[in-house]
Amino acid sequence: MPVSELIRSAMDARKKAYAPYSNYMVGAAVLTNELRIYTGCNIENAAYTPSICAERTAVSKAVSEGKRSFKAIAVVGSPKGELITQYAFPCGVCRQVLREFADPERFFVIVAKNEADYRIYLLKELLPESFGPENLY
Ligand SMILES: O=c1ccn([C@H]2C[C@H](O)[C@@H](CO)O2)c(=O)[nH]1
Ligand SMILES: [Zn+2]
Repeated sequence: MPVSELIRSAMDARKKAYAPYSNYMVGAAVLTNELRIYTGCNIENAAYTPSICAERTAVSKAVSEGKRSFKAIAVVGSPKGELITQYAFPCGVCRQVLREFADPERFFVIVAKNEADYRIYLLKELLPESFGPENLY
């Protein structure tokens, strides 16, 4: 898995974040089973609740282009103009959206400060005992 490329893609996407209300810039890069990368940033809104996270932007771009099988996602976040000094974990809503298209025991969530400083989790660790498509029978 090209971890450093995925992290670099998330860092590039973070630069595009539209976050005038929180000032917190997030970038994400999702890797498809075919080894294609789709990136996303958070996009806030004056009405606040329509805001979307970087992870869901990336997943939406991939799914809307016909990709539904993913291996991993890299996420980076920090306030505008500041270095990335903390790991940015996907929020609960994004974990659930990732769950829709991922096997929790095989999908990796990579949170990074830079290409050399990152942690890797299985989605199952971040969203245990999850509810997914298989539960609707
Ligand atoms: O994992 C996360 C957590 C937060 N945000 C965004 C939402 C909002 O625009 C800003 C502050 O919560 O960061 C993300 O994009 N991904
Ligand atoms: Zn989120």
